[in-house]
Amino acid sequence: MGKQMPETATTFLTHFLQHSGGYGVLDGGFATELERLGADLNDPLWSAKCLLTSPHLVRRVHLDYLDAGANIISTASYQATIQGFEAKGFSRDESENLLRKSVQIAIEARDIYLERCTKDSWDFTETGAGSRRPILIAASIGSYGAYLADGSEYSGEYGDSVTLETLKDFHRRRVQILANAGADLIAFETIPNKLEAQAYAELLDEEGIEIPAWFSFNSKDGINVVSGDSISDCASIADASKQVVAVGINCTPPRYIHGLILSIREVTDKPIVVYPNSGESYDGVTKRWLKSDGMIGEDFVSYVRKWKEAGASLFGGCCRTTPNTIRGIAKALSSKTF
Ligand SMILES: C[S+](C)CC[C@H](N)C(=O)O
Ligand SMILES: N[C@@H](CCS)C(=O)O
Ligand SMILES: [Zn+2]
Repeated sequence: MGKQMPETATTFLTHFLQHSGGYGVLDGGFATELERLGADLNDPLWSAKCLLTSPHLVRRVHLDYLDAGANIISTASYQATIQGFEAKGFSRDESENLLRKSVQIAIEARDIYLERCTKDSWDFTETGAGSRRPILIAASIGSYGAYLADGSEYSGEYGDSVTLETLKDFHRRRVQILANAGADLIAFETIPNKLEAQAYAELLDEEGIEIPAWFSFNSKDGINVVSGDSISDCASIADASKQVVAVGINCTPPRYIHGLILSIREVTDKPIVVYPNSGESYDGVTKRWLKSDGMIGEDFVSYVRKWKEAGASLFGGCCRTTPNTIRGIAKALSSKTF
């Protein structure tokens, strides 16, 4: 049995939401924004490659999202794994330091942003007294499928040889490092199946992780998570873990979000986080995005208020969404007519 979560951690997100008008604005697609700015992500490390080759670009993307109105930014560690760095010839120590570096860059960006706000006196809240809007850093953890670098976080089929223990062993050290690197919470993202959710829940407990986490699943039919496991079963695992302070959906076409919020709300009272992708689909072999039918891009901004009514309270974008998407979301949610 792990350590008890301190009270400050269990109420952490509730307090944050109270100070932010009842909702939080996440950032948008991180890797795909790096790509839009010129980074080449055709690599098994995908966006984590930029921690090596272009940390300045990583910092720029964080700043662009903060400028767009995000108050929760996630680190460039989605596909940063010790195993992935070691495969590139880095030592264990170097690999662990690269994980820490992803959090350091996000902290640096937050410091620069807040310093700028103080200078320009831009960003004081209405209640005033000089208090600035709180900004949280979420350490991103992509699934085992993300590490496989073949897009298999969109299938969740890991085969029979991958067990609960395999997944716990795979993620253990990375979770420990990111939890102690200065982030405010952990974002377990694009979780494709129930087994991996269970592995994360057990790891949080066994390792006595003291920062809170959210669990975010992905779906390609609006009913189940991508592996075919039921969203209710997956969300129930998140609900049962006291370290998990929010549960939701990311990297999923916008048209499925509303129904999935309703399904999640049936099994948990925890805050619901949603950050859909553009609606395009990913080809893991060519590492390219394919246009698909239905609502794409910034069109989904107009649905955000409906998603809030359905019970979600944290909103952002995933792959192929941009700072413009986040600007639109922030504007839609702050609008007085709401
Ligand atoms: C969320 S997917 C677009 C991330 C990239 C994938 N793991 C790959 O390496 O191809
Ligand atoms: N936080 C990651 C999620 C990819 S699905 C990113 O935006 O690149
Ligand atoms: Zn995504």
